[in-house]
Amino acid sequence: MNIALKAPPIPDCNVPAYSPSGQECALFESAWTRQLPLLLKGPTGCGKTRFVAHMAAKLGLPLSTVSCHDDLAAADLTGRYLLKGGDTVWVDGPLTRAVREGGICYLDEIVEARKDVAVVLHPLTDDRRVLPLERTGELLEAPPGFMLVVSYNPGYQNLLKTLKPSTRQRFVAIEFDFLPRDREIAVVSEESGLAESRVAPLVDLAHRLRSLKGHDLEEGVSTRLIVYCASLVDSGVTLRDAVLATMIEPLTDEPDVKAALIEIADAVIRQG
Ligand SMILES: Nc1ncnc2c1ncn2[C@@H]1O[C@H](COP(=O)(O)OP(=O)(O)OP(=O)(O)O)[C@@H](O)[C@H]1O
Repeated sequence: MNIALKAPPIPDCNVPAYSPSGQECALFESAWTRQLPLLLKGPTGCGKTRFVAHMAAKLGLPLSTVSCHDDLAAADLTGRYLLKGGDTVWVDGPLTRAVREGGICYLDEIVEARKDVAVVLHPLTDDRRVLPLERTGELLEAPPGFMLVVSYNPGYQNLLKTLKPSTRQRFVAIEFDFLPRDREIAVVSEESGLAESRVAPLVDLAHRLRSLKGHDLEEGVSTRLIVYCASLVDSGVTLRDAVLATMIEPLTDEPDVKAALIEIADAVIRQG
């Protein structure tokens, strides 16, 4: 069923800034209009969370974000009975709240969650669009505005932590990656306040370090870390100290790898 959904006009100043890398904004809006759930894949710190926040604000929808972890169970999303002043009261979890409100529920790093989470997501992510609450006996029908968005980082996957095809194939999926050089420079400059000419060597260094992913490093430098670095430099921290604290220390604890990264950083800083 296609119910015509229309986003209310939202003043731009209330929308978190997001620089698109392709057609993802149009795709998100179409998926929301057609009541389809969305899966975002991509490395840490490349803009997935910002994208969802941007789209939720643009569409004028409430957003509940949950960072999944290996202890997160279905009841953490749906809700549970709690003792309150001698009474036992049902308290909705973030997923139930989003279904009742007709908003967006964003489950970050969904592969980390416990297996029983998939059981509650399945009837919500096919054409039934229902959330059964066993404990209260309710069967909530998701209103047209409700949308489920999940994300994961394929780089962290291992055999024990993957999405089953029966779960993956319920979602429209978008692959994310870091922005091209000039766009990433513009975003980091915008986010940190540091001039683009001073951000450029930081982005070039990030590119060098990203090329080591899979060899010496599990993950490359995220856009988030470049923003941290540029923000520290903008606050007066020296370039080398800022690079060390944001683009090298968070990446590795291995002394040999660290020494190699510092050598690369020093070379890029000298050129910049
Ligand atoms: N396309 C973009 N437009 C605007 N800002 C961006 C963009 N990409 C990254 N950023 C910046 O990078 C930061 C980190 O991005 P974000 O938190 O969205 O990453 P993520 O992909 O959700 O990471 P994780 O998987 O670790 O949750 C943002 O707070 C923002 O400053």
